[in-house]
Amino acid sequence: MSESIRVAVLGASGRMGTTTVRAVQEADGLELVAALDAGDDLRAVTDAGAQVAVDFTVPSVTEQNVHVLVDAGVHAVVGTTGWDDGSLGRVHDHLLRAPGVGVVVAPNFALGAVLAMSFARQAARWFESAEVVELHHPDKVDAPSGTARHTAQGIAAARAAAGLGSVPDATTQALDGARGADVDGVRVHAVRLRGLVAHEEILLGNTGEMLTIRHDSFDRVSFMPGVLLAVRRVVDRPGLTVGLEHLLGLPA
Ligand SMILES: NC(=O)C1=CN([C@@H]2O[C@H](COP(=O)(O)OP(=O)(O)OC[C@H]3O[C@@H](n4cnc5c(N)ncnc54)[C@H](O)[C@@H]3O)[C@@H](O)[C@H]2O)C=CC1
Ligand SMILES: O=C(O)C1=N[C@H](C(=O)O)C[C@H](O)C1
Repeated sequence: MSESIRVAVLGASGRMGTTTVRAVQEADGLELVAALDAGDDLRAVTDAGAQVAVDFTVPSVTEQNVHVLVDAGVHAVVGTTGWDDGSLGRVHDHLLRAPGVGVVVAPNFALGAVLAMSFARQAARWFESAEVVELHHPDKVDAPSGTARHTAQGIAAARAAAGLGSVPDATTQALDGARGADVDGVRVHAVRLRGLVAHEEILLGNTGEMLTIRHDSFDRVSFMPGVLLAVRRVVDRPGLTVGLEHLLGLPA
């Protein structure tokens, strides 16, 4: 029988961290060896012999955590948001000097959300207009969500590959922000509402029709199958992987 994968969780006292700790403890073939939160020394990860660390912390610390983990030869599964081309590029370059170490950064681990993004990329080329609405609990610290940003970037890339121009928009904003954020030419709107968990609507429009792709996470357990999949796969996946779609065999 193969040995269990030894797992550490960073941000273990948070909403996602507590759910992840429970999921790892209950998962076959995984062993929780460290659970750290703010103020704890990251050296506890290596002291505990962790092979994989899962990061659900805050955007301001996640990149630094990953560099420390890579230096220690610990694989990382990262759900924390706030990543951009600059931070991803630095981790990619760091991994070139750490052969065998893998890092998976995924803005969303819910299987339905990953499929929704994939469907949106597939559909994008066929529609003149595209906008993204993300809806979250009001304790979320960042906007737009990492998922909405990834979704909009995917739509924009698919539109560009198909030779589509800008989305039509004759509006002059009377108030800053009225048309949401501009992510590579795709408008992204953020709703914060008590009672919500994590939701996204992708709106695609043509004259006379609209396609709506919607995903709802009603409970944080929805992210756990994706997190556990990434933990199991990252040990054999050196280098940087951005997006769970690559582990699910979906078109990127
Ligand atoms: N990729 C995905 O599927 C998902 C990603 N997220 C993202 O995960 C992140 C965490 O979300 P929540 O759990 O809701 O936030 P939260 O605020 O409940 O938890 C964050 C935790 O990180 C801790 N923390 C802060 N600095 C730390 C440090 N230096 N070392 C260790 N722990 C530290 C905090 O004390 C807190 O316990 C956010 O960026 C969120 O957007 C959330 C849900 C799903
Ligand atoms: O903060 C959250 O809750 C979530 N954050 C991630 C994001 O910003 O995309 C994933 C999911 O939307 C929940």
